[in-house]
Amino acid sequence: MGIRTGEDYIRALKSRQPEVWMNGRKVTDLVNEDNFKQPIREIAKLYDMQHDSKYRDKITSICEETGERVSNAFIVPKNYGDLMARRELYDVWAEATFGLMGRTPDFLNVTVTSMASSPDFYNQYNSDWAENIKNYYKYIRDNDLFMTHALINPQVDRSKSSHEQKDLFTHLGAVEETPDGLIVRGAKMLATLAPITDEVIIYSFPGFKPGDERYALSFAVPIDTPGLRLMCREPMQDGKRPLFDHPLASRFEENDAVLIFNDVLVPWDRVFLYNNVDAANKLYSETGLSQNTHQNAARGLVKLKFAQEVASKVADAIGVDGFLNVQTQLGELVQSVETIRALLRTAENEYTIRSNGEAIPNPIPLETIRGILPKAYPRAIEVIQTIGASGLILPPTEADLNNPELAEDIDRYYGGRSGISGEERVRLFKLAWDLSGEAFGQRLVQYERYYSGDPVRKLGMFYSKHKSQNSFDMVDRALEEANDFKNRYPKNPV
Ligand SMILES: Cc1cc2nc3c(=O)[nH]c(=O)nc-3n(C[C@H](O)[C@H](O)[C@H](O)COP(=O)(O)OP(=O)(O)OC[C@H]3O[C@@H](n4cnc5c(N)ncnc54)[C@H](O)[C@@H]3O)c2cc1C
Repeated sequence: MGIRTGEDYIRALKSRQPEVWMNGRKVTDLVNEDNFKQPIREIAKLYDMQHDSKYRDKITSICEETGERVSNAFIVPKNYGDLMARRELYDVWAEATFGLMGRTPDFLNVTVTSMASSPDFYNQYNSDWAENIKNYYKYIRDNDLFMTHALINPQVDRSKSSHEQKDLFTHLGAVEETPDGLIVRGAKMLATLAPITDEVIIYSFPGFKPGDERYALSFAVPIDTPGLRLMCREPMQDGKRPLFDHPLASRFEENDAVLIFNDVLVPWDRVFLYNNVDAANKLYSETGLSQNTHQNAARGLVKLKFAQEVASKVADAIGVDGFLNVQTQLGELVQSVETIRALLRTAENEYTIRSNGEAIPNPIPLETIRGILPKAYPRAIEVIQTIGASGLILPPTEADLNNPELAEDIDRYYGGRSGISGEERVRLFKLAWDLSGEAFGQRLVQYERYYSGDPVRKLGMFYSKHKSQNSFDMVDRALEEANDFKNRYPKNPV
């Protein structure tokens, strides 16, 4: 089939009925559900871009194996040019959504492509797993599917491992093997956009201990698989708020869901890893799975740049960007953006070729971005809040603007510096408040902190790896030289 259109995507959504719960009720008409309508439109727009002559050759390529046109996310990169073709896709889709939608289809499409490019990893444990992930990759590539993923366990008791939780199936685990497949029970989270995706893939961060074998799992199933319940969080917008008043929240809300597996059958050909703690702990580091950090970084850069531009526009609109304290805050944001941009470029320029022939960006600058963004993005939001001050919470609504009795007052008292009308400033500050104050904007902050794991443990792992791969030669040399000096000039080492 090759690349889908937005209409293809929506048709697929209409053709199935996953078990979705929101606000205490079952959602039975996904595409007309107020909270989902707008994000569906945004995702459909991305699929349509694949067919738009302006983008088509930038973000899609001809698949060598099938001769079909596929998303660049499905091309296994062999060289710098391939990596940059992927980057082009990340940039084009991130810019179309201002970086505010973290889980656009490219993210997991790339993830699965990387998993499938590491047959040696799977083969060392079980050749069926290697075959399954390869076939699965082809399936999502050839049907251009949109996926969600759930990596972490419910937050019940983080001080205990999976097998020590008070209920054996609090964490998702295998109940039994049957001729048709594995029966799995328990919960996984946090599956962003799950109700409006086609498929869900399960895998985990490392950290399994002996005794956790039944929880060491990786598989994929269609989102409407019987027994799979999607519990959505409370919506942060109801889909009915005017675009004028909520120009971002009313377009880019990504709902998140906890996935509850009530004895779900996973067919054997959809099992990629099972009952092996060692394999589950090495999956991340040995499959190139973390290739998706490249997409994360490119998207994160667009989002940070957007926040930086919003801060600058807000400051300019009310004539405060000539003050030194405001300039230093805005300058700091520009430097954050430039830091991420430079790191991304370094990661790409310093790409290497793995033993499987796959080109991968240097993971060290990418992990460094991963360490910086959870601080840089919240800081950008704090700067918007600090500079916008009361102006962020006072703007009138579209209804106020439409009332002729209020129009004159709004223009006079809500305008900005010379040349900025009341309506212009109101619109800008509403956008800034969506990003920095609304629940929608706060989720975006929480997303940047956590979307790719706990930054605290990630930084700890980053340092442990650094220590294992680096010696501290300069310190050794300084100590040796000092010793040498002492021996040579015992009395007066001048
Ligand atoms: C908006 C948003 C969207 C997300 N989307 C997805 C998604 O699409 N798919 C997905 O799989 N996940 C998603 N995530 C989840 C993300 O993977 C987790 O938030 C992240 O891994 C952290 O886990 P946690 O939230 O359970 O926090 P916890 O692990 O419960 O941590 C809570 C606190 O305790 C500390 N802590 C916990 N355990 C330890 C420990 N062992 N050592 C030291 N400190 C510890 C942490 O540092 C943290 O401060 C999303 C998260 C957010 C916020």
